[in-house]
Amino acid sequence: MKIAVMGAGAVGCYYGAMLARAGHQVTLIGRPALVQAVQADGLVLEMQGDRHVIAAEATDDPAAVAGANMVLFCVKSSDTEVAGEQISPHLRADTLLLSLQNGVSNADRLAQVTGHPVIPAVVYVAAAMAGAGIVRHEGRGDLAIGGPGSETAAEILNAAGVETRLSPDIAAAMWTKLVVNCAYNALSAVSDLPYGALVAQQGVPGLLEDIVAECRAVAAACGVDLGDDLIDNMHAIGRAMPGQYSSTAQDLRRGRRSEIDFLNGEIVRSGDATGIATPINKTLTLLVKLAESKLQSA
Ligand SMILES: NC(=O)C1=CN([C@@H]2O[C@H](COP(=O)(O)OP(=O)(O)OC[C@H]3O[C@@H](n4cnc5c(N)ncnc54)[C@H](OP(=O)(O)O)[C@@H]3O)[C@@H](O)[C@H]2O)C=CC1
Ligand SMILES: CC(C)(CO)C(=O)C(=O)O
Repeated sequence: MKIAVMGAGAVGCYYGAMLARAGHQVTLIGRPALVQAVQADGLVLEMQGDRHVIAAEATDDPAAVAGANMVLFCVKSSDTEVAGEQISPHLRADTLLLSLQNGVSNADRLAQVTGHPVIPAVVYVAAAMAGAGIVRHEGRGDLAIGGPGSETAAEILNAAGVETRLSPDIAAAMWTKLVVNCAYNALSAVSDLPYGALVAQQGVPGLLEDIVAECRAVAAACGVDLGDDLIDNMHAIGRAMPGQYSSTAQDLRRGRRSEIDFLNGEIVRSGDATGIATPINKTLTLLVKLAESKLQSA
């Protein structure tokens, strides 16, 4: 099967590698440094202490999605519109288009710019680029997807060894992941601490619960019920990934703009729209933006 990855970074290269290993014809669409590295040396997947060199096509031309049966859309949230417009003219009517991104708005925004149905995916992986064309898998890798077309996509992904669940309520699943991101990402970024050290600080577990409570109220006002085990799930992530720095922390370390507008910032916007006060999420969003502005002016 022909599969294209739009936005070949950590997530795109990891899932692209898994699908290519399973025998699919994978084309990675990314930046020139990635393209040169993959064309020269193949795509390298570092996983559980092993190094796998995988054959994949690589290009910086978004038109390469043409003819793909499935497209994995893996750019950061702030790049959704631009990248979506670039691939839009080249999508086939029957192409399965999946958004493998954090936040709750990307799938809808991508559908809007492409006019193509989008399958939202909740991505449970820890992956990072260890160099141009080298992706390091740090943990998990399962997906939850939902909506029209998701059965076919799940079959393809599961057959390739990517554990993919069909979620009966994909909106709630995406919001649940958003709440976890709202709890940890900004705090890990502004403190530059991994989750284990973060939650060991006095007052932090209580603050995490206050963030979750604020997010839950906003979700409820948006018609999304986040269920009873949200707090337990949130604490479980911190326990399961003690050495993990949030992606927001990693963005700041690399001197890059983060996705904060689509994490705590999303809660703030939705809170404003539904009349729910979000003082903690507002503060966290601002703190990350202040840290970003300091890096950008350095
Ligand atoms: N990494 C992880 O473990 C996880 C990430 N996620 C989510 O997955 C999404 C992707 O994250 P991640 O893979 O880490 O991000 P990365 O920044 O590693 O990957 C995105 C890649 O897409 C490239 N890109 C952006 N626009 C274009 C374009 N128009 N044409 C070609 N290439 C483009 C970027 O280049 P450039 O940087 O130059 O713009 C970058 O190399 C995010 O929403 C993230 O929150 C979710 C769970 C875990
Ligand atoms: C590691 C994890 C799951 C939680 O914060 C994440 O999604 C991120 O860092 O963006």
